[in-house]
Amino acid sequence: SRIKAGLIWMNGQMVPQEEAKVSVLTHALHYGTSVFEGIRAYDTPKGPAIFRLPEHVERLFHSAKVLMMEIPFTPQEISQAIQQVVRENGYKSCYIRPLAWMGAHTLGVNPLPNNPAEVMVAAWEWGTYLGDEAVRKGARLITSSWARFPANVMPGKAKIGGNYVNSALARIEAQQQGADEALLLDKEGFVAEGSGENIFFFKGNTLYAIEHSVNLMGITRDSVIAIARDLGYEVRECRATRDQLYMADEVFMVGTAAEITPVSYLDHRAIGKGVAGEHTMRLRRAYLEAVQGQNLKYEAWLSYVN
Ligand SMILES: Cc1[nH+]cc(COP(=O)(O)O)c(CN[C@@H](CCC(=O)O)C(=O)O)c1O
Repeated sequence: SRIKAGLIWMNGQMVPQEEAKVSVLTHALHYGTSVFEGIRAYDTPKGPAIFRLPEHVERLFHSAKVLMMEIPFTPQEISQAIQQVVRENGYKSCYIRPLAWMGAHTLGVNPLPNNPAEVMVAAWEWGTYLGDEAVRKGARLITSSWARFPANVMPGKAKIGGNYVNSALARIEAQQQGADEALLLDKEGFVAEGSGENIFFFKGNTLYAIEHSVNLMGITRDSVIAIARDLGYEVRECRATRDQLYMADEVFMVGTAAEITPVSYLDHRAIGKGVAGEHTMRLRRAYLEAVQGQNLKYEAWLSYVN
């Protein structure tokens, strides 16, 4: 594997990456019946700290509940495991991937006989998601021909492995068209989210956050709304159409992996001046100060690893 994950926490034990294996008869491998989280740890003046750990662990258990999956560990045990993986690998800043999945007891479509689920936590050092170049130039997005699934088709508030085939198809399409990322609309054609990010846009000094609707309730989105209000911006949650994004002064997308990534083009139309927006870059700086423990106003969001 090209991923250097080192020591992995697996069902309560720390095992080297090459020993962290599952059966090919694993239910989740066949049917996408897994739940996961994307979490980041950042180096801070007081050592590595995990950003908004409780919220991520809570969402992991929410996702499991949606799938009627039994995770045989408490939220506290999972939180401890996450901190242990960062500490024992000696990472300063890294991306952390907890995963719980339906094992290899049966291969009928109904996953429930595979409870209790198996659980692992892996972490690896991961730089800026779309690359520093994309951040400065802003990412180029195209609207995907794949729509975000309606709420009665897939539970988009849960991070379920199977949900990400929708994201994968959109991401393949975008990158094959030379774009950095895909924008997905909902079934009525309103803006939903990116394949792995929530969407914001500025019109003048007002910041608009796309309402939750069918989208994942992003933790970064929640953090950015709080930081923007602290910086004095008016923030509104709204439903928006793709041409509202075309006419916006700035557009950006947020997520644990993506952090705050400016969008400079959507469907080959320049957003504003066709480069990262000024308010966006100001928000990005404030966000990175918060996650790196340089603004102690947000220290409650940090879980120090040591
Ligand atoms: C569909 C989707 N929408 C919004 C977000 C932003 O959520 P949050 O991280 O809580 O702010 C993510 C996170 N995507 C994760 C997985 C990315 C990937 O697998 O690649 C992430 O950003 O870690 C999504 O997958």
